[in-house]
Amino acid sequence: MKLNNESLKNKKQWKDRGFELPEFDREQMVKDTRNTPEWIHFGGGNIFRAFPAAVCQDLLNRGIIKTGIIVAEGYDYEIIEKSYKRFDDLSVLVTLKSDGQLVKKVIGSITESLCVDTNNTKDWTRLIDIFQTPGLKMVSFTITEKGYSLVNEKGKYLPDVFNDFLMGPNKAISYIGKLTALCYKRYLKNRLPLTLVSMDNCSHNGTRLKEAVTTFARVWVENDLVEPEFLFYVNNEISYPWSMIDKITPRPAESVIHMLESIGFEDTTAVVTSKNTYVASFVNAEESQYLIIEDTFKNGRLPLDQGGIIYTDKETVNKVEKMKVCTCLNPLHTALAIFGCLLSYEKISDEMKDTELVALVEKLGYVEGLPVVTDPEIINPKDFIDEVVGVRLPNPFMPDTPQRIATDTSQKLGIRFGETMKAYAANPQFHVTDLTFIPLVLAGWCRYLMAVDDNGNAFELSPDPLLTSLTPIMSKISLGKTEGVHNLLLDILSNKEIFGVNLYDIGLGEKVEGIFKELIRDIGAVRSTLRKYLNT
Ligand SMILES: NC(=O)c1ccc[n+]([C@@H]2O[C@H](COP(=O)([O-])OP(=O)(O)OC[C@H]3O[C@@H](n4cnc5c(N)ncnc54)[C@H](O)[C@@H]3O)[C@@H](O)[C@H]2O)c1
Ligand SMILES: O=P(O)(O)OC[C@@H](O)[C@@H](O)[C@H](O)[C@H](O)CO
Repeated sequence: MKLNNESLKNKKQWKDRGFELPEFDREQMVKDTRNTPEWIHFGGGNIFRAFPAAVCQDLLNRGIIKTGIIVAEGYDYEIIEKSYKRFDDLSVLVTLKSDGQLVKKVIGSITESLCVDTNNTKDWTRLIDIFQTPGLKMVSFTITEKGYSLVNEKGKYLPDVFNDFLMGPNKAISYIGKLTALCYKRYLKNRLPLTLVSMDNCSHNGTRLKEAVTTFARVWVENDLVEPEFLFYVNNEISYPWSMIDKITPRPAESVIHMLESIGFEDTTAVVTSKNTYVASFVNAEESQYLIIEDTFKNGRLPLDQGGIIYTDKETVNKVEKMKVCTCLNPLHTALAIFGCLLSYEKISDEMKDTELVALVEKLGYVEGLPVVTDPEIINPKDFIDEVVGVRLPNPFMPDTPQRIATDTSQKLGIRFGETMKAYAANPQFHVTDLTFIPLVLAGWCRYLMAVDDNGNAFELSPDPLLTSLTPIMSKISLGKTEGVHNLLLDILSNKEIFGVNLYDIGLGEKVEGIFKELIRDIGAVRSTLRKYLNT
């Protein structure tokens, strides 16, 4: 049984094997979306297919909306070929419930898949056409935190960005350059408003996106490449709501491949693209999901609230995001990623059987995080963290790995831990130097960067843009030798870009150094240091 339009005509074979199918007339829906697109999504990775695309399908099934989603990929074009076109833009969503139930759905809400590439005339022309459609309501994004950055780690514009600043919208090659060029096409055609919604895990994601797009518009105006009114347009006619998205979506997993193969599904090959995206015909994810979006839509709003997505004000999004990204979920994830790699784990749920690691996430969440969380009211923080620690992370059916979560850790520490450290430093009721478990994780990250596990064996670090500058420093340190640690760690621990704060300025630099020295004392020192600090 293959995943394509032809095979779906035989509904019985799918239903007999327990798959839920699209319940709408997909051919008609594809036509309607082609003529009057309302939603285009940038970043065709796993979370998009597991969450927004599934919500869209639900609304189509219930007749609440009539159009689907066009997916656009501007970074890793292999994704389009290998996980969309090959399967007629269909995908399978496998939901792994914590009681062991598997729900299998064929998702048919995606109508077209396009490469955002100015050299691909066919797709680029179609993208211009979509951006110029008056009824386009939402452009959404899951392009990782790196996707919004115009500069490298030294604060210098990336070469593609610099090129686009000089060349203007028609020849853009950088991600945000291409996006801004498409907005410019809309401006030229009808100046109608639009809404760009970042759904990435970065704080104030809408502002990140706005800053990136308006920087392009401003520089193009300064370089006489576009009219000055375009800058006004991107600032005033386009809105960039903040959002918080939450659904643990691991990479396509072997266990799910076996399950699908055992029921006769043939299209199970999972590939890693040359840009390191893990793709397959299917995605696997947990059941829990939250998507909260600031309600500042400029050109009408899709009724996603009827599919469980919450529209609310900016302040509430801010509170929910801080709760999830800075305190109740992502910091715990990063702690499990770092120590999971050091202690040779390959599954998050296995880590949640480890006494020290369970104690660590509980201390990070309940003891150090929760006191500085402002209750967003639409979700109770204590209930949220209870679900994370008690149900979501230990779900044995979720094939999530510390190695996936360890990807780009240098980009995430500032938001995942820096905000809490800042909150402690700013509040006279707290003493930032009382923090122990956050410094333990930060020291653990430095230990992780040595790429040697707690048994003394080398392991492969997950991709991270700062590895090229950090690993040469950490390779000068070896187990059992603590002299020179201060000088080597000084540049790293004082880097505000990484931690959101200079750790020495707030009084935590020396503490992190001290714990790091304990972690490198010998083989087994990671485990013994965890035991010491967690009193286990
Ligand atoms: N997977 C999850 O559990 C999860 C949950 C909530 C939020 N998110 C957010 O969604 C993002 C994507 O997650 P995913 O599971 O889809 O990952 P994925 O690896 O499956 O897909 C990554 C997507 O980002 C694009 N991308 C990667 N680097 C880029 C760059 N430098 N510039 C532009 N685009 C780039 C890829 O082309 C791809 O479309 C995460 O970084 C996170 O911010 C993920
Ligand atoms: O997606 P990232 O790379 O920002 O972080 C890895 C995980 O912590 C993250 O994907 C979580 O699974 C997600 O934030 C849960 O909603």
